[in-house]
Amino acid sequence: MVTTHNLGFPRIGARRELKFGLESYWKGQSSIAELQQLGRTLRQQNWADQAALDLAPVGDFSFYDQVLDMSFTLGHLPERVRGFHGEALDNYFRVARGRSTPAAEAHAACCAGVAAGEMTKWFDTNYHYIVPEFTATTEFKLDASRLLEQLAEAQARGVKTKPVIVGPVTYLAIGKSKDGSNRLDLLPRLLPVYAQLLDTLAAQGVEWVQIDEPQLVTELDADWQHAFNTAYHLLKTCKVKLLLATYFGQLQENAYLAANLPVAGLHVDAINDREGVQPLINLLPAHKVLSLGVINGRNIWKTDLTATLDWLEPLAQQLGARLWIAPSCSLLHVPVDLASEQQLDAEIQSWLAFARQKLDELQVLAQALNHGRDAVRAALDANQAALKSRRASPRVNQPAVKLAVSKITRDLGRRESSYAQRAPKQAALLQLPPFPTTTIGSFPQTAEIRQARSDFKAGRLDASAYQAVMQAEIQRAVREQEALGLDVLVHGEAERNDMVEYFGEQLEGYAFSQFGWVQSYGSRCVKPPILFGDIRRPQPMTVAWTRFAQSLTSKPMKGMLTGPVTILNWSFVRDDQPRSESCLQLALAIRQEVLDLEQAGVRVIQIDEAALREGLPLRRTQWKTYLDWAVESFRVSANGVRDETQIHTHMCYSEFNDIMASIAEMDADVITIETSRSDMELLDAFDDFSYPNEIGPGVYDIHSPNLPSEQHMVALMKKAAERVPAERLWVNPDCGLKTRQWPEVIPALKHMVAAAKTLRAELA
Ligand SMILES: CN1c2c(nc(N)[nH]c2=O)NC[C@@H]1CNc1ccc(C(=O)N[C@@H](CCC(=O)N[C@@H](CCC(=O)N[C@@H](CCC(=O)O)C(=O)O)C(=O)O)C(=O)O)cc1
Ligand SMILES: N[C@@H](CCS)C(=O)O
Ligand SMILES: [Zn+2]
Repeated sequence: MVTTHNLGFPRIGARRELKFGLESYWKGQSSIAELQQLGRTLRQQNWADQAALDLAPVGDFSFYDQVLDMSFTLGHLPERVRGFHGEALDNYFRVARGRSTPAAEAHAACCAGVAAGEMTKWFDTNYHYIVPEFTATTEFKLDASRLLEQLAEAQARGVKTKPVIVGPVTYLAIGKSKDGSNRLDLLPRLLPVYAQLLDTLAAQGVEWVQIDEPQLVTELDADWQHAFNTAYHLLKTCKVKLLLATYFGQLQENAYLAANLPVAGLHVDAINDREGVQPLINLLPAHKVLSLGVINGRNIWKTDLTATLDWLEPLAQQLGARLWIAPSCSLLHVPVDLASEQQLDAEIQSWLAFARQKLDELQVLAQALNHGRDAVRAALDANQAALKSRRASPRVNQPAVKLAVSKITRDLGRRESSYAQRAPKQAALLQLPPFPTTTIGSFPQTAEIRQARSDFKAGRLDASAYQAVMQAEIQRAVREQEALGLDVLVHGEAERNDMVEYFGEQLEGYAFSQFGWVQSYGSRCVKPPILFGDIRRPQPMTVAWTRFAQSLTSKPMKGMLTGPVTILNWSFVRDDQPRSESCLQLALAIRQEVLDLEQAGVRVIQIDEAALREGLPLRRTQWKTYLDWAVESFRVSANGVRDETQIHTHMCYSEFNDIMASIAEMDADVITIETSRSDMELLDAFDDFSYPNEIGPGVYDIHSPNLPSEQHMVALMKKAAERVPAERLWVNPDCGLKTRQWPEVIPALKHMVAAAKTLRAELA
């Protein structure tokens, strides 16, 4: 008999209950007891949803982030939050958010505010975790209370559980050394705490523990390979069975290592690495369980159950009871329930599966494997009918779009002239001062803006009233920027629910959900639009708003678009054609928008590629192929403009060094980037490569509630000027300001504009 299990379930709730509960608690509008109760309710709901599984996860629920949970379990708190006198959960939020909750304010005198932990992307997903901070003196001390509490809840409910933890090697690998020490030196100190944790779980009656080691799908040098051996040889004496879980990619050269670690079972991602499964079985010792992730945990299409069974049945014969099946990874990365959707086109809805539906699919597979396909004939037939309808749908395939992509030549992505030739033309037209100031696009998305959009969507506000509210917001943003004395203005993106979903809503070939929320970080969620068919832009998407904004000012107004690679990477995309093909289709649509903006007199156009770096394959050997089509897509979207039109791009992350050449090939006139937290170190990469165009190194860390001082920003820019000629530098924040409040933004930008003036006086 095959065993079914799940690696993790979304914890935000089908109606984002956790988001609202957290934000209410953070605002002091509800108590810690109410928040804890909400946590229990959500966990109970999640276990109810997973009742049919042989093993359901426990410990996957988190009030903010599972990596931060692991840090607390390991007693590994940043120095700056130790000795906090209030509730442990408040201290947890201090690390996550860098500020106190009202409840923790009682301790303001003894436990003042702290810097937030750094956030970064969880492998190649759009989920952000809080980065563990290591130094040579880092110590660990077990605190299993959270896990034991959740375990007891599950056991009381009669759930057949499998606690989930981040494995020790991945935990070290995804953290950062703060003092240049080698994180691997901490392994001997870390492993005894893991051993103690596993034995504590065993004492509570746990048989299996899922220990997540996605680091195994990346290229590992000898030291990290050795760390895997050391870790699991030490943990093998623990009294639980370990299911070592890998996901998001292929084991490749790590297959031998993974197969032979002394654990009871191995989970692999059979969506990303189906070809690797049979060779892995040949390597796997005969006593080990092999869990195959056969349902895609990263996308929302129905699984082809018949094809999956065609592939699985011989493996089931071969492995017998050693075969487990599951989604490929935690379902954290997909929305909760397709059944919530009331407005999705019925045909498209019939092609989809969210978390709850994916578990139903898993059940059908298990039934078919355990009792024969006839036991689930109706479900299999319905599944085949849905897939057939998707394949044959004329809405998916638009020959004219495919033809347009096939006609793309390299020249389409080339500017008329080199940067050196076009820069003086742009300067003459724009008449900007040295160290020009600008912002990245969005201004605060206030509760009023969100409410107006919600009312509009619900029919409580008509289109002209909605337009009036948005125009008033744009007017406010323009007035504020003029008062601040910024040089290149933005309209503020009030009308956008999200920088990707907004475009998805307007492009043909996209569908969008009402409740398809996925956690991005903490309480913040995104609703990735669903790219189901060939992409066409029926009409301009941003021109009217930009034209309106430009009409309010004589300063240059930046057109604001999201680039094709970012739209692709932050959407649920079709799996019936290569990503590169979908990306080029998006590139053609954005190109039309760029040309329409130019035609409307917009002289500066920013095309955000915030997710270009995140989309890099986890293995370096696959980088070139990705970068080739990603950069080409950007170039196609951006570079059809005249010399006089200035193209900006923005990337809000700081690890560029490895891909600098590709960034330069995009040939944007100006790139704005995150650098303030890294103290301008990032610019070393630009310096080494002699990045030829203009750069706006972000000087205002928008993720922090702290007010940046003028002196700090001047100092950062002076560091920048040591690496990049002053005449090619811009002054701007790190990223958009949508998550901040106006009272924070105004003083910060005042300081930024003052910093630019000082720089002009001293350096220009
Ligand atoms: C730059 N970032 C982005 C990423 N991915 C994206 N797809 N988009 C991004 O901008 N990845 C990396 C980072 C992640 N950063 C963020 C930052 C902020 C958010 C965020 O604030 N998300 C919002 C949801 C935004 C949204 O789509 N809002 C909608 C719906 C609003 C709503 O809930 N309305 C209510 C009623 C009104 C109310 O009571 O508030 C309703 O309809 O019931 C909109 O504006 O229309 C969030 O709230 O989490 C995400 C990622
Ligand atoms: N233009 C967007 C970019 C975010 S990465 C914004 O300002 O929010
Ligand atoms: Zn950004």
